[in-house]
Amino acid sequence: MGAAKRHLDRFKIASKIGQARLQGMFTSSRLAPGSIISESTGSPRDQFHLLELHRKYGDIFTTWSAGKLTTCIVGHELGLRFLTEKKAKLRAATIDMTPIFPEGFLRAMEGTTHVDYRRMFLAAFRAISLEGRSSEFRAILHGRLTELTTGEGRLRSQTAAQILKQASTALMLQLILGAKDGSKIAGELTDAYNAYAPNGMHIVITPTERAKYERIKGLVLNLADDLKGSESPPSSLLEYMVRFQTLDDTVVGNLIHMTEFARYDFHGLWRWILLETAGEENYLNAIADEPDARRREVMAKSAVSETLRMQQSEFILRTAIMPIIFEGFLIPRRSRVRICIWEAHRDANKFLDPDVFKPDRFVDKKFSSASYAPLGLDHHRCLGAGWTLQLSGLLVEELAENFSVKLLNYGTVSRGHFHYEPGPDSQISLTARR
Ligand code: HEM
Repeated sequence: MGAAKRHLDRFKIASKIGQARLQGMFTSSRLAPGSIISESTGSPRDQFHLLELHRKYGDIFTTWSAGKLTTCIVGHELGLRFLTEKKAKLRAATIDMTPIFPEGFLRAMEGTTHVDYRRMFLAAFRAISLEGRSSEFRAILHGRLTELTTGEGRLRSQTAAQILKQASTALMLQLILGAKDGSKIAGELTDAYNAYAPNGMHIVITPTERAKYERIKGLVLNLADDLKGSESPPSSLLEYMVRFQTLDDTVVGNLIHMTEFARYDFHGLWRWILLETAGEENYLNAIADEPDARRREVMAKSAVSETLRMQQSEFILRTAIMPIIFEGFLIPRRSRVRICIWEAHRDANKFLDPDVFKPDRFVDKKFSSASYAPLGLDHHRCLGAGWTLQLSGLLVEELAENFSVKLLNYGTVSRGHFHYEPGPDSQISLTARR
């Protein structure tokens, strides 16, 4: 990290602390205790960095994260109380899409606009039943996983990532946009998405990205036109929206980006599932040997829930749009609030041996949202929660029943574009079961 960046960070931190002092004087409050140093200073941060600050400073502490003054809150009950009590003073910290489509992301909406669009999307998710479609989805997963059993580089972490992304892309194109795997339109959309967001979404949308978005939109509107005459029950979110005439520019924009976020998040989760279950050969064998299909599903979903707890859930991020006082501490205007989901999932009072991956942890035990909430806490809770468990459960069942999975090297966890991910040195061997 260059000296110029360090100077800039120091300047930004000093100016934010100055503003916080001023707001503190007006509100007779102060920042929560903590450590406000730039990422460019001191030792590199790892997955456990905030957990260490939490142990040192308590459930509410201040830090400097991703170039922003950030108040961290650890504990789901405390987090939910904060989100509920301060709802009117918060906005989701996410990309502003209003330059491209009118109301922007559902995640960024508030008030009646959010209520109306969320209701529309909820109805669409409810109408698209995954029931009875397991073999269709398993065929997609099976085909892609088989590619990981041969060829040069099949053990490489990056190869696994690419193949899992192909699988998640195929499934999301089918379920969200109705583009059947292997069809011409699915191929065109895959190319268009890979050009638009090759490794997750851009934070700022430039005219170049806008043009790439318009290419996807053109393809999606063609698909929508083709669906107009269809009379069978809708099999994708797009088809539902066409059928119920709720397809406006905001819905189209959200469907397009939901596909992008979902394919990205799924492939991230699936990389972790592959890595974590590879070390649990006995558990995979137990799933394969289980005669009761319902029980097999529960066991597979438990491994998914445990992977979400251990690895894929990170945080809920909000921006304070005005000064907030919470538990006596000041959260300055335009600063960030991070509800630390991952850290709370490592609480030994809530989870026995919290740092150990126990794939059966969720088999016969339910955890309330006060302990476990990988998919959101408040009115922005994940709409794809059911799909996440269902489709990832199918991935685990597919691995257990049709493949032999061996962990060659767990590797070192690394910081990816948006999330922590399996390190480039992690190695898993996948072979087809005879
Ligand atoms: C690994 C899988 C996934 C994870 C970990 C995840 C996580 C989350 C979290 C934590 C939130 C709450 C964000 C907030 O409060 O700011 C959220 C919201 C959301 N998720 Fe997911 N998600 C996943 C998969 C999906 C899928 C597959 C879809 C759709 C196909 C989806 C659609 C959404 C939408 C639309 C919202 C915003 C809802 C609203 O604002 O009302 N997610 N997700």
